[in-house]
Amino acid sequence: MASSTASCLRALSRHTRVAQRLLTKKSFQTASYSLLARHQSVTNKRVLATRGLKTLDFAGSKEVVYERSDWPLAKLQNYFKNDTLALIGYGSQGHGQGLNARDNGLNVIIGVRKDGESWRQAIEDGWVPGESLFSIEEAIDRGTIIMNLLSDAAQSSTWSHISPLITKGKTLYFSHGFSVVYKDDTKVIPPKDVDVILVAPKGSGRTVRTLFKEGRGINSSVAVFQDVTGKAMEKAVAIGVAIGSGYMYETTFEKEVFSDLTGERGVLAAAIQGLFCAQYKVLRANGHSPSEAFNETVEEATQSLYPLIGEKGMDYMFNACSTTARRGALDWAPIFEATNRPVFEKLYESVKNGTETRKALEFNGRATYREDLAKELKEIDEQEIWRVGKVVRSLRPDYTPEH
Ligand SMILES: NC(=O)C1=CN([C@@H]2O[C@H](COP(=O)(O)OP(=O)(O)OC[C@H]3O[C@@H](n4cnc5c(N)ncnc54)[C@H](OP(=O)(O)O)[C@@H]3O)[C@@H](O)[C@H]2O)C=CC1
Ligand SMILES: CC(=O)[C@](C)(O)C(=O)O
Ligand SMILES: [Mg+2]
Ligand SMILES: [Mg+2]
Repeated sequence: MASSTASCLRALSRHTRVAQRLLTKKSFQTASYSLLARHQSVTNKRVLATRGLKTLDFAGSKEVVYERSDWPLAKLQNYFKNDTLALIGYGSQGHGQGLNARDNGLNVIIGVRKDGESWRQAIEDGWVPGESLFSIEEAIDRGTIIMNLLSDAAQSSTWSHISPLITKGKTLYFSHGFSVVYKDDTKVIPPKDVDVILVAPKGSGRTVRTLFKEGRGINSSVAVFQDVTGKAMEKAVAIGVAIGSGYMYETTFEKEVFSDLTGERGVLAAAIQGLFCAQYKVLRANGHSPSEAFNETVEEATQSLYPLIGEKGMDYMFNACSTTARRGALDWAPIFEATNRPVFEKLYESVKNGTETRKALEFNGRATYREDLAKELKEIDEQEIWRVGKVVRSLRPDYTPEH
């Protein structure tokens, strides 16, 4: 063990030296930096795997993690050689997960309602009607692993129709705990004789795809709701790798949906829009120009400071700011936390008691769900802050016109 660890460390320094030599050539600089990072991360991982460290310490809590490196492509393809992955639904996740699994060499088919928007998009992405693109019913019939990626509302409204098609021997997969956990509202009760598993990418389906194409991976959670074969967790992890996950952490269906609904209604999407608007409006009300208010609120956040948090953490971002900013950030962070914590408590309760679920089911279950959402999203697009944003983005030296 000690000698193999030592040999991995030797390999790390060898890779590092090679990459550093390349760095001296200016034209290779960017490519070489990523080469260096890739060699280092591969070699570091090998050290971990050699030690058999799959239970990691997350700031004092021990958690089991599953990594892509344990599933080389040949092993993955062999594992699924007798399977057909039938992806039902082709929204953001259907697109990302389906294309990644297809690129990984697995047998993937898509099932969506014929002649809808998703049918059109699937054809655009190279799925062929009658070969790899079918009606929902036919795809379920042909599939062994049924990946239910319809909208959460559609999972509920179609359930009575599709559940008899999910017969013994098939596997039922979700990317959200929603349908199964809120069964009193959704009426989704899986058949007793199939494995029921979940892999929930912690990011947009668009990023599931772009990270995969860059050779990177989205972090996902993984869970088992029902294990009939005794192989449910192994299968879930393998599918997680197939769809492009980098690493997976364990959860339950309930924990996944409670945290997911809280996150998207909180910091990930709703809270950030609320905070941006509040600050922008105060600056504007005090006579600041749109340029100043937008740059000081959104542009600097997304283009300069937030990427630093992603790279190396909050203290790194604070440290990259002036001592004046650091003093103010340290003083004001606890005030924002105290003010917002009760809002997050209220939000979590609204998730837990099913209020958020019932709203989503009612709204997105309407025949006009696409137009209704588009209308409200247009109102956001028309807010002064986001109209200003368009002009600011157009002034970036690397600007290319938006869609
Ligand atoms: N968006 C994301 O990035 C993430 C989503 N998830 C989860 O993944 C799952 C899929 O979400 P997402 O990819 O966003 O998809 P959407 O919520 O955007 O749903 C789109 C799909 O649902 C279909 N659909 C909607 N209504 C009906 C209906 N009445 N009958 C048949 N099909 C219908 C659409 O088909 P059509 O075009 O024909 O209307 C389309 O294929 C959900 O469980 C979601 O919570 C998990 C992680 C992140
Ligand atoms: C992208 C994601 O994970 C979300 C925000 O939870 C979702 O789209 O449902
Ligand atoms: Mg999510
Ligand atoms: Mg979500």
